[in-house]
Amino acid sequence: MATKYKRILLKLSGESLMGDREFGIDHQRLARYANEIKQVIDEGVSVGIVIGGGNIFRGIQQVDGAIDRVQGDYMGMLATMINSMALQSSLESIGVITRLQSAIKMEQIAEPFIKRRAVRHLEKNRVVIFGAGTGNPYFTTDTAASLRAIEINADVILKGTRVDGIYTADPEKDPNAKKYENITYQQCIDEDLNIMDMTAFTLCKENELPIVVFDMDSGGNLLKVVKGEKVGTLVS
Ligand SMILES: Nc1ncnc2c1ncn2[C@@H]1O[C@H](COP(=O)(O)OP(=O)(O)OP(=O)(O)O)[C@@H](O)[C@H]1O
Ligand SMILES: O=c1ccn([C@@H]2O[C@H](COP(=O)(O)O)[C@@H](O)[C@H]2O)c(=O)[nH]1
Repeated sequence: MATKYKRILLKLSGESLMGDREFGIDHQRLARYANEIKQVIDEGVSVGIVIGGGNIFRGIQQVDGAIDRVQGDYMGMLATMINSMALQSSLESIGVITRLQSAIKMEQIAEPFIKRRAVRHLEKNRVVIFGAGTGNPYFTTDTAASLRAIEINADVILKGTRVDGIYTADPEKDPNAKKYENITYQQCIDEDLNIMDMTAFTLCKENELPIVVFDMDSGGNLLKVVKGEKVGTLVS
């Protein structure tokens, strides 16, 4: 069966990478994600990836003022590099060819982000992992994912997370929240649905880039989404 999407930008949650741990990376979870990604590579899909840093550091979490916001945000961007390197190793250990590009120069460990180079890698069926977010403070990796998806001309952003779609309210806080099957960008913005940040929704809306939010922890889900099966919530 042909896949619905030929080129995807997969956004993975840093926080989900913790598994049942309180901090850092759960290696079984990491290996599981790598295997899920390999399944879609084997279908000939071109894959770019952005991974968050919430399992290690978020700039905004510094409430006592000990670390200023901009410094904290750079620390968060570095956290995404740690996750990106871990994912790169995990993918390579199962034979997936990857390249890591960073929005902040760190030549010993990653290529600098160069859009044309990224596209060339994708054309050669290499997975490209985009680290260090947008390279700018006051943003998030959701916005970085939207930006990179537009730049590489992806057909869709697939936000793999630990909830199975977008709800009327955060389902981890409100047991009465109801799931949307389909929703518009504007509705997400108007209803302030915090599954992604508003900058990311706005960027996707302006560029007509669809988003699918789905549960990455349910085995086989990524492949199902790529094949066009009804999984998660579609934002368009
Ligand atoms: N309306 C909503 N529908 C669904 N989930 C929501 C909603 N509002 C808030 N959330 C929360 O958004 C979270 C998104 O989690 P996720 O860990 O993917 O985000 P993230 O901040 O991008 O992660 P990280 O920074 O760790 O990479 C879900 O776990 C869920 O609890
Ligand atoms: O473009 C960006 C992306 C990220 N940051 C900082 O990194 C952390 C971790 O990213 P998450 O999206 O929250 O996982 C984020 O909280 C920011 O502090 C950034 O500054 N710019």
